[in-house]
Amino acid sequence: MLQKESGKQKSIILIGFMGVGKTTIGKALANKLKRDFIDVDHQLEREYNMTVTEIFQYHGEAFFRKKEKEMIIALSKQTQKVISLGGGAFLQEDIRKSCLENGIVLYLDMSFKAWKQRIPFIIDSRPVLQGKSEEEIKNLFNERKAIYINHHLKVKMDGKELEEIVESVIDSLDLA
Ligand SMILES: Nc1ncnc2c1ncn2[C@@H]1O[C@H](COP(=O)(O)OP(=O)(O)O)[C@@H](O)[C@H]1O
Ligand SMILES: O=C(O)C1=C[C@@H](OP(=O)(O)O)[C@@H](O)[C@H](O)C1
Ligand SMILES: [Mg+2]
Repeated sequence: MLQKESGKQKSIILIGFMGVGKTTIGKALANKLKRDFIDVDHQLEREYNMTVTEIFQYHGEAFFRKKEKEMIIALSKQTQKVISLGGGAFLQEDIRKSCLENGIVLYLDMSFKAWKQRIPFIIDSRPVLQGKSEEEIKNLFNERKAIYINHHLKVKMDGKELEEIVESVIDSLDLA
């Protein structure tokens, strides 16, 4: 069926650095579009009955990455969802490939200057950031930026309110 091939059927998959707002914006976007929302980290937390921090502590990062990969590859093939990934997921080639082939990959792009304001709100729940200096975090931010270049759509986040971001995403998705 032609409709199956159309962009309207594809799931919208949010990518970007930790704390840019993938979970928050994904949920708001799903509400507005009346689609199901899936946050991969929350789904893993439910599956293991542990926080992401606890999964890192008790099972290790390699285990988390493996489970994250299995879950995202399966989810990316589903249609008409809004799916927020964890910020490190797109480093895995298999995840990138499956998301770019099957979904509409939306990159939430924020400057480091604006992002720095988020550190106090996220540091306790993001094991990857813990124990790093600001310079180390900035290097990670820039390394990851190079990976997020692989996307279909991008929204610049600096200085925008949540509602404005959701509206601009809906405009550029052209789902009508
Ligand atoms: N548009 C926004 N303006 C201000 N704070 C925000 C905005 N979006 C998210 N936040 C806050 O930033 C933090 C990280 O948001 P979250 O959606 O969890 O990001 P991510 O899923 O990309 O890690 C949370 O404390 C959240 O409340
Ligand atoms: O960037 C990363 O490596 C991670 C990002 C987190 O998700 P958010 O991007 O939603 O914070 C979460 O998956 C885990 O803490 C690892
Ligand atoms: Mg998130």
